[in-house]
Amino acid sequence: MTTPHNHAKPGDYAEAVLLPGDPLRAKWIAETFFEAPKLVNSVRNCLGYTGQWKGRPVSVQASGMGQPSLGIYVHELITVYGAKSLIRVGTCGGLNTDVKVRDVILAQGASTDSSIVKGRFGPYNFAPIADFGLLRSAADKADAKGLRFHAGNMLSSDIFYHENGFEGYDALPRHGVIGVEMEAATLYTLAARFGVKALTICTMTDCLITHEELSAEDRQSSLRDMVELALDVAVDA
Ligand SMILES: O=P(O)(O)O[C@H]1O[C@H](CO)[C@@H](O)[C@H]1O
Ligand SMILES: O=c1cc[nH]c(=O)[nH]1
Repeated sequence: MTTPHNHAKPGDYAEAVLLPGDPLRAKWIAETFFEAPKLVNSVRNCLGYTGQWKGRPVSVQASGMGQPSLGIYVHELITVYGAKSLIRVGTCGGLNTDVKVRDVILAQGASTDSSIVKGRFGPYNFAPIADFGLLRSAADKADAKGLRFHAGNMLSSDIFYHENGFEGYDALPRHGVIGVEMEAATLYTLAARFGVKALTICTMTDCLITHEELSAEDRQSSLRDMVELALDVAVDA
């Protein structure tokens, strides 16, 4: 085993890696979109695959849920496996009624309640941001594909079941935060720390204001556009 969480060998991952939270989404992405997918990691069933998209190498590695879990996989992908472009492909909740279920959010920045990010910066409030080149590429490609998308500030929360529901997010929606997920801030912070590129792309699956949500069956199919967009961005990075 190369790390406690990954038995892939150095060289098994491409430089561009997609990061879904869900291991079964990683399997679905590899089996649905990759040419010649090869399983490279199955430790803890947190699956990782390498293959090709449009003839170019790409990998997918499940991150698990939350910043502690994503932090482990991303740290190892960068420092052990040489990942250079990391693109999270996630689901998120909506904090703004202009964002409709199935819309794609490009997380330009990632606000957070996590002590994992705060703890690194002493008195400073670090602003975790996406790589501008990946963000621009994703916005251009989403435009060309005619996707409904929004670029803006995401919340990466350590809490899924907020005690006070939408009200628990307090001033954030009033300051332009449009969605909530659980990983982007640590992805962006680690990418900054190690000088690599990162972007988070999410599909909005449940609106915390209107309570509109995608059914479990609709989720997978509604993620196709986001995954194809992320793959196009990844292999161009
Ligand atoms: O669908 P994924 O990528 O797992 O992302 C979202 O879904 C999980 C919570 O249900 C968290 O990981 C959150 O960030
Ligand atoms: O983290 C998440 C993901 C989807 N929906 C939410 O409300 N939160």
